[in-house]
Amino acid sequence: MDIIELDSLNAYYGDKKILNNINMKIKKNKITAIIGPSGCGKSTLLSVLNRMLEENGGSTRGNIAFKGKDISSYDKEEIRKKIGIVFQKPTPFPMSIYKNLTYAPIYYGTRDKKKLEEIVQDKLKVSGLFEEVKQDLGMSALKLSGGQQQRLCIARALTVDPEVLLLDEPCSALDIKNTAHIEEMLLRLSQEYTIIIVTHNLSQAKRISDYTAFILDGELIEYDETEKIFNNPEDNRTKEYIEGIYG
Ligand SMILES: Nc1ncnc2c1ncn2[C@@H]1O[C@H](COP(=O)(O)OP(=O)(O)OP(=O)(O)O)[C@@H](O)[C@H]1O
Repeated sequence: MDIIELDSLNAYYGDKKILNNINMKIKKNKITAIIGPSGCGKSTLLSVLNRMLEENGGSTRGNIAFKGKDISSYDKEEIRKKIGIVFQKPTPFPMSIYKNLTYAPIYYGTRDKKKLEEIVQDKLKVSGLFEEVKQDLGMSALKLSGGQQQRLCIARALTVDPEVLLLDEPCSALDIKNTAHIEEMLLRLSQEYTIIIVTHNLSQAKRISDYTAFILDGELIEYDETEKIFNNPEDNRTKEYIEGIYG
């Protein structure tokens, strides 16, 4: 099933066209990787999906549907809940681990202490952090390592039960071990969530994604099963990119 559909999508910053006529269907509960050289429009594409582009001063033309309904017909807050985003640099709130994870549920009205504790435990478990931090949930999240902070940020994004998780180069500031932790986590999460990940790391796209989209200069050059993109791309530009000729 397709959870997101882009139909003739164009995205602009001012008069400058950043994305050109993108047609794309994102499969539910799969991992889709977005690859392409620096500046080609990958982050812009993510920001279109949760309507952040408008806030950054951009605009779009064309259609974006989430679960068959135009994205602009949803309340903006509802979209942010359903489509979470995690950025390259871990951004824990300067408060305890516990408060990082209860912040959004409390904002959305959960008051029951037991329920909040359940959310904290559950999300720490899916993020693989529980064993590492369970002794001291009152500790400042800023004292965690970079990799732990990033896992916490993913766990935090999950506390409002999104359906889609957007990740913008979530591992680029992390070492191999922490990257492996995040990748394992994403593979686990893809059973329950739709994941769209922007990555510069082609081996990462190959390792974890089901589908890969290759973007060049704002155009979607090729979008297919990851195995096909990496083993037998249709377009010569895709082939050149994955062979490391440019980007
Ligand atoms: N807030 C903004 N205002 C104006 N132009 C912007 C803004 N954000 C991005 N751009 C421009 O949009 C184009 C695409 O940028 P984007 O960040 O989407 O690319 P990217 O593929 O994610 O790059 P990278 O891999 O380097 O992160 C670039 O030319 C960039 O300068």
